[in-house]
Amino acid sequence: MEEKDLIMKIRDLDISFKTTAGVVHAIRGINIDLERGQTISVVGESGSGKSVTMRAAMGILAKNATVESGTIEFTYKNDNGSMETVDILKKDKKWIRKNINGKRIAMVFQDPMTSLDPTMNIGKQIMEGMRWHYNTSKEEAHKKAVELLKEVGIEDAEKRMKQYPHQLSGGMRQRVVIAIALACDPELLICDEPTTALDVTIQAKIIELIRREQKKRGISVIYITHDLGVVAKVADFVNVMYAGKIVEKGTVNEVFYDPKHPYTWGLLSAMPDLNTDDDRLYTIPGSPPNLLHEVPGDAFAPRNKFALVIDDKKEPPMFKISETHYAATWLLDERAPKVEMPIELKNRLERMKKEAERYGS
Ligand SMILES: Nc1ncnc2c1ncn2[C@@H]1O[C@H](COP(=O)(O)OP(=O)(O)OP(=O)(O)O)[C@@H](O)[C@H]1O
Repeated sequence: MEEKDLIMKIRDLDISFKTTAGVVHAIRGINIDLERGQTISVVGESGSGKSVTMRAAMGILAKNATVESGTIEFTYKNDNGSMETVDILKKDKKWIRKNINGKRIAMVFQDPMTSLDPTMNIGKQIMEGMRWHYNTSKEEAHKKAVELLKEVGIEDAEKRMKQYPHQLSGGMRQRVVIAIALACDPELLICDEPTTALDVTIQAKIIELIRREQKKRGISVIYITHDLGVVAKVADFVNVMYAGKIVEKGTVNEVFYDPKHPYTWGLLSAMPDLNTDDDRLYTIPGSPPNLLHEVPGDAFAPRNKFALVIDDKKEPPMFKISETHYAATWLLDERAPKVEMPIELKNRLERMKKEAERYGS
């Protein structure tokens, strides 16, 4: 089989947090592949472990975190121009700060106001990374910052350089965050709910901007989101997370139009249908398990109306559906009863698929 050109390879990642209430087992064995130039997405409800996984990938885990096991291999072009692979989890904070954060992996967070420094003008914030990582001269960094502002769609760039975050609209602030993220020519961009805090009309523009920059620069992108509408527009590959595990993964087509895990059915049903004004078909009942306690069997079973007896006893393995599509549900075992996704969801997905084909997206 042809070797994939992986920029990031996460294997058996297992992370827990020490808290006053006990040990929270937040990430329970995760594998993720990211090919160079590809866009993948990590989706799941709040608390499923999306942010912790990405923080681990950036080497910025909280102090009370313990990596119980796993590797996060990152392959990048080093300062001598040759390709090098490191395990991010084995590198110390100082090395990560110098070589990874903002230089080779950059992040765009949900709320631009928290990622921007309110006391520093826009220009300085864009120039900072170039000055620190590459020793770029002031003049050169200034020139590049102005170009970047233009590139991300900000007019009057020279004037904006001297302004402060509060003088900009939410959409413009997120454009500035993207300019900062791109300033050091990263190879990987991690976007954590990059549009959630923004107006719907602005959301589409920001997504389009990220997509355009990705194509132009050939960078890889990881989107963390609970908005499946965004995922459908941007991602090549989707990882669905639940209670610290990946429970389904596949290409966007596979996970969106042929989902196999009842949790994915729930997420897709809970999505508001913007095109038909339909409300949510269904909301997943109950709440995720408390990860302070070990979860026996399938963590989703208590919320799953299709759960089988075995779900309470034994954790399902990842069943293979195609070369790229996998799901961890006992429903895929050959001995399981035949259970199809709810008919309303099936109809909705067929309608969405037709629309997507019609619009050529
Ligand atoms: N520093 C920490 N100390 C203790 N528990 C933590 C810490 N950081 C995260 N957790 C726990 O880890 C689990 C996963 O959290 P995470 O933030 O990754 O979820 P998420 O899927 O990104 O959710 P959201 O969509 O709300 O950001 C949660 O149970 C959370 O409470």
